[in-house]
Amino acid sequence: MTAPLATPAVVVERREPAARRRAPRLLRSPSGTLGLLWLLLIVLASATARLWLPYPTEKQDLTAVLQTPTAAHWLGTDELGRDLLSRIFAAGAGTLLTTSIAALVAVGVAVPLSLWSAGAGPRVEAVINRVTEIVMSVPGVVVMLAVIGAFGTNLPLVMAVLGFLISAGVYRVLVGQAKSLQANLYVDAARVDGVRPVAVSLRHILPNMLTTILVQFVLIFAIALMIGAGLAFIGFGPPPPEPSWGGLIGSASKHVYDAPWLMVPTGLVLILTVLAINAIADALSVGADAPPAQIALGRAARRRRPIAAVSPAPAGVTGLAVRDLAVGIDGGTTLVSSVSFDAPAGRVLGVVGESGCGKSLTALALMGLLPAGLSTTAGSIHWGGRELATLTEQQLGTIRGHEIGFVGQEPMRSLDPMFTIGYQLAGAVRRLRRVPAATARREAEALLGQVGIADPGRVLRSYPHQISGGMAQRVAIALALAGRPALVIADEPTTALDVTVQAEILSLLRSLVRETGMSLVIVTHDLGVVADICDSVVVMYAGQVVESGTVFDVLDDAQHPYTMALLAADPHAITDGTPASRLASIPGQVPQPKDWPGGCRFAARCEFARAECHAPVELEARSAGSGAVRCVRAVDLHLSATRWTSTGVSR
Ligand SMILES: Nc1ncnc2c1ncn2[C@@H]1O[C@H](COP(=O)(O)OP(=O)(O)OP(=O)(O)O)[C@@H](O)[C@H]1O
Repeated sequence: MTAPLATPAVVVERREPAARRRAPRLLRSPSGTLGLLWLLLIVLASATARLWLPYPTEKQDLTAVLQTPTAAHWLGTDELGRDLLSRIFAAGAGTLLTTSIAALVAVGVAVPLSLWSAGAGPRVEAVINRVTEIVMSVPGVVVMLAVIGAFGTNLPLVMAVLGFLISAGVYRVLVGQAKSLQANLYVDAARVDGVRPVAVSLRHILPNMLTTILVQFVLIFAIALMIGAGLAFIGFGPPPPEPSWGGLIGSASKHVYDAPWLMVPTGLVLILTVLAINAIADALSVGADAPPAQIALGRAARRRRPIAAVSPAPAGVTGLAVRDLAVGIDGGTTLVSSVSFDAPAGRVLGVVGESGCGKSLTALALMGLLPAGLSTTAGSIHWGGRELATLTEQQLGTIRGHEIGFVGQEPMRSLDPMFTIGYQLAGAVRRLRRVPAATARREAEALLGQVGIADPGRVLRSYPHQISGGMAQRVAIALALAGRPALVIADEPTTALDVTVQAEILSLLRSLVRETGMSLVIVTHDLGVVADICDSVVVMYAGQVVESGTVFDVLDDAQHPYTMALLAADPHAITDGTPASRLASIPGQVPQPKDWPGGCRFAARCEFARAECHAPVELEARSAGSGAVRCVRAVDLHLSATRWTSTGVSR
């Protein structure tokens, strides 16, 4: 068994903020940089054209018609002897401005719709999807020609209509990203902190979509530029003599045989501008994917179906009391059943088991944060005089963050990469404690001190990527403490950390429990963690509790073969005073819920299994010490002091 850990020293972060010193993504691409330079040149030259144009745009010189470049006319002249350079750049501002209407409308419609759709649940999403499908099926050219027929060649209006038609496609791109962002842990953390759905969308979803929005904007701009030029080419552009790029190409096309040069300058400017925009979009889109989605929480929680029948609150339990909790797929398989435990104030409860045993689902069910498609199907969760299993999402919202804090497995995913630690932590304090901004900032600094961070000022100013994993987990714990909860649920809080940092975080959690008197439920697959910081333990296997009791009783005198096997397979465990020469192993793996047998679920892997193990087995009081065990052979194995011996891995 691992030795108790010392209280952690205050940690000083030394990691360099390398990523923030890198050049912006656009400038890291040579083609993107060239594209940006060309676009800036065109925009600047067009915007300031009136100041530097060599000739008025309508000035005709019938002695110099259809000229190729000369010293007087650098890009040549048209059929009326008008200077091409002047006409191209005089047309630039109008062409670019009109084009941007399409991009603005497309993005302006698609962004709010995608945020709404991603956050509002499947019904709203289905309605919006159907409407956008209808818009996408409308023939855009016909609609634009109809608008021109009805309102004349009003290019801004035509571009607005084009933007609206394109918005349906942009919506389809954005809604996918918005949904995957909604599934991130930091979004769940914000919900747990009581942030309203609109604010979650604006603070956590929108900023992470900005690159995609920008890419879509420039791509639509390029498409609209070509469509606008095409319309002007066929005569639906600004009325003559006002120049436009499409109109200039249209006029040049009439002289394609006698003065082919006339097509070149405007055509080149148009093509290079479209290429530049595409290069910018390409450069921006490299690596701009949304962070990988985590388990989809939150939205499912809003649709949670509070269970009807619950057991009465157990007498004499002050903290969390869970009785016969069951979680299942809606209308299908039960994934976790009959889970019961207490987590009294000032105590630490460990929920332990291999991957797939139902630990995380149990933890998420406690907070009403089960993934979409799963719900609590039976049992009760008594907390602070209330039955959490029957509360609505709104009622749970007043408890999560305030009374119950949550620490996830991967701290980096609990932190929004777009905002500083200070912004996120102070924001959580402000929302949860309803204090002014200055107080929240001071509290945030104090919280960082409480979780052992030596230079809170600097960490508050840092972005998540500028701090190490261990530091991020301390910040995640500080976030969970922001509302001064009386219960913290930590789902494998040390899994993603290296061994030394794991020890520091465990020690920190233990000292926080001691100092604040809160209850802690810690989910882990590591009995060493249980031995280090827990007072009591629940061992889970294949969705059931197989053994429970105080840590001393269960680890010192394991009565379920699965607990014995976990102990024998733990490299830190010394079961008989001397380390064994070989580590034990557990053959096979945890069965999938569909393969659970009717009898003991561990029987197929158990070296002590007999015929009687294939009949259903209930939890019974342990024959010695506190707690319960689910094994028909428990007494028999206990009396014969049997140990798990199956080996496989050398120590
Ligand atoms: N969203 C889901 N839909 C269907 N089955 C699920 C879902 N989430 C989990 N399960 C199943 O429920 C069982 C318990 O999963 P759970 O994530 O609680 O296990 P765990 O012990 O926490 O494992 P880990 O340590 O890997 O997180 C597993 O068999 C898993 O495949």
